[in-house]
Amino acid sequence: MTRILLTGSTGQVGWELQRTLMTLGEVIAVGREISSCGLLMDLSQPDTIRHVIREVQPDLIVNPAAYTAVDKAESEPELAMAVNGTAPGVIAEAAKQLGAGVIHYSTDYVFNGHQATPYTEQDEPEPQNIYGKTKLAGEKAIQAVGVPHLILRTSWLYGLRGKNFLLTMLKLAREREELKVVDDQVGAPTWSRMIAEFTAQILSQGTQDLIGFLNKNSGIYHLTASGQTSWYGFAKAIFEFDSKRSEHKLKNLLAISSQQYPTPATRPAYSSLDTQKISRTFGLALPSWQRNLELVLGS
Ligand SMILES: NC(=O)C1=CN([C@@H]2O[C@H](COP(=O)(O)OP(=O)(O)OC[C@H]3O[C@@H](n4cnc5c(N)ncnc54)[C@H](O)[C@@H]3O)[C@@H](O)[C@H]2O)C=CC1
Repeated sequence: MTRILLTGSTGQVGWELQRTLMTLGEVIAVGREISSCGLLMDLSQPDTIRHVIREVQPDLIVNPAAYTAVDKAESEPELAMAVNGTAPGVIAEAAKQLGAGVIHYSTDYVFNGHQATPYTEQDEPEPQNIYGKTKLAGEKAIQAVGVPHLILRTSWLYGLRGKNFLLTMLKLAREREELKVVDDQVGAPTWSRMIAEFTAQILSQGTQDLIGFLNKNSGIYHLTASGQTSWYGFAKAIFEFDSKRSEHKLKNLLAISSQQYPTPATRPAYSSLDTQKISRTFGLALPSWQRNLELVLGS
């Protein structure tokens, strides 16, 4: 049976992966807290990474864990780099020694946002903030090791668990009559469960020879819902689709510019990702972001 070591299982994607990966093998979930199997893996502590991988002897390591606080990363660059930039390389090294494969997640924030059409995997990254720089360093670290891997870049994740834009908007709509939301950053809101389901769907295509499959397909792939919108457009759709609309106090949703809502980290103005490569390679039909949202709010 395939042994799958999963990090970040308390996070948005990791939580969903715990369920979807179960169909592919035995999932051993580890994190910063001591797990039920007595293991602790803190990505800012390389020794704990090596120790856990040695103990578990996985066939596959799936790493959705990350330092994801985009604004806080500006004031904690060393910790963000340790978790997002250095740890993926340590994971990849340890996996290579064992003959295991790696699935890793990255972000649309590796791009500068100057384009007006979706970024492909060939486009040159140029991150505008510390978080994006550290995530790019993580991608490069994995690639440099040359372990069989998939790096899945996604964007604007949300779901009914964790800390995300959807839950913030739903909470604020019950508390406030007026909300101002940024309308000049464009991307693709993506449901965390969709990422986990497609990850499992891709891996299920390689169950006969997982390492051969990952070797053949190693590389970076863009994986998001299809279509694009602004944060304002996303907020508007959230309020329209919410089945509990009657509980909202909200009367006015106002579109503002990023200049009117300054944040410590600069965000790319445009970060839509072109998903043709992943759709073609693995035969995936990616749903629209609106379809994703309807499913989440209808559940
Ligand atoms: N949240 C978003 O909007 C986006 C996220 N991504 C990427 O997708 C992946 C999944 O993101 P989410 O599920 O939203 O993240 P999340 O913030 O919901 O969860 C992160 C997980 O990482 C774990 N973690 C953090 N620091 C750790 C450490 N030092 N040692 C061990 N575990 C640690 C946390 O405990 C948590 O389980 C990440 O690689 C992230 O960079 C990409 C684009 C957008």
